Amino acid sequence: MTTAARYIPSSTDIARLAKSGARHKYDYGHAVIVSGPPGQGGAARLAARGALRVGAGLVSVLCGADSVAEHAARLDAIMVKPFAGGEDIGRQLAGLNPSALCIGPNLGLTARAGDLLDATLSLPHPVCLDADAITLIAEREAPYAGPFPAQTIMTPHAGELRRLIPHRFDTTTNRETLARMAAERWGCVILFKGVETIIAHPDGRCLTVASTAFAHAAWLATAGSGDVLAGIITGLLARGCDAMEAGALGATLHLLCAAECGPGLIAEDLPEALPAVLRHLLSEPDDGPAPR
Ligand SMILES: NC(=O)C1=CN([C@@H]2O[C@H](COP(=O)(O)OP(=O)(O)OC[C@H]3O[C@@H](n4cnc5c(N)ncnc54)[C@H](O)[C@@H]3O)[C@@H](O)[C@H]2O)[C@@H](O)CC1
Ligand SMILES: Nc1ncnc2c1ncn2[C@@H]1O[C@H](COP(=O)(O)OP(=O)(O)O)[C@@H](O)[C@H]1O
Repeated sequence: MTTAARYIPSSTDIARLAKSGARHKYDYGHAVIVSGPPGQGGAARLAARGALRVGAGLVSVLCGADSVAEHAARLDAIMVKPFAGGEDIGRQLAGLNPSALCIGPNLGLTARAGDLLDATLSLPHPVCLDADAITLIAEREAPYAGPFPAQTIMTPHAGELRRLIPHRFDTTTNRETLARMAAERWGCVILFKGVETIIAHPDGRCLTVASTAFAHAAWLATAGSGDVLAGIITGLLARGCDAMEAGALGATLHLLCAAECGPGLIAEDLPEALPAVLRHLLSEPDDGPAPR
């Protein structure tokens, strides 16, 4: 049975995306994206770009010292922050003063990745758990004891959701029911990705974002598009949205970016489509720069 409400952003939701007046970058939050190992940082960069384009005031990629050259060669506005070996990673993360964190895109499934995940979850900050972070949480020998930070959102695709609730997944076919079960099991917001994206809260709230309402949504079936979504959600968390709002609004913006890009889109295009999407949503004239 489907009881979730179809999410349509309200004027208040859209107004949250604006930047105006005398506020400065720190007022829009600091999104920190935890990177995977050297040579595998592309997914973190895609997420970072999504977070920056959706309006986080600052975005940093946290990486090992051996990944700095790779990231620095590809990032300008996004800061590259190496963590020092030997020092407590949680303290180093806290020292960055994050407003929200994202961990998982191409993080890997190594012991080192597990340490980074533990350090991230030791902080109270809002966090988006994607990709390998979800797999680690689901499949580690010592199950995660939780609770997660208050504003935690996990963003599984079907393969990852199966790992989170394996027994339920094999006996239940309704996607909304599965998302609700995972939210209840893990005690955090679950954003179950797919043609219909379902955002379920452990308190029973549930929203859907149907891609059928958006042109060219099927072009999101491309490597890295989920990494961009994780970044958009993290940027919204950094800007002060709660996990449910960030998920629903983030999924909607992601689909609007696909509609804006059209056929041929690749993941790199999605963050670059956000200015046009935001301009339309915020109803600014797009016929050239305003007169001085
Ligand atoms: N540019 C990059 O660096 C990219 C890195 N990526 C990273 O690659 C790692 C593996 O990601 P994968 O997404 O391949 O995950 P996994 O390798 O963890 O899971 C894929 C498995 O799940 C199954 N599955 C079932 N339903 C699925 C669905 N709806 N969507 C996807 N798979 C489904 C697939 O058949 C496959 O067996 C992650 O760390 C991810 O972040 C990918 O995001 C692609 C882009
Ligand atoms: N056929 C489709 N129609 C609509 N959206 C899709 C379709 N295929 C994938 N998506 C969306 O694209 C994204 C893919 O994310 P994910 O599977 O994590 O990919 P990746 O790991 O490569 O980044 C999700 O947001 C999903 O909802």
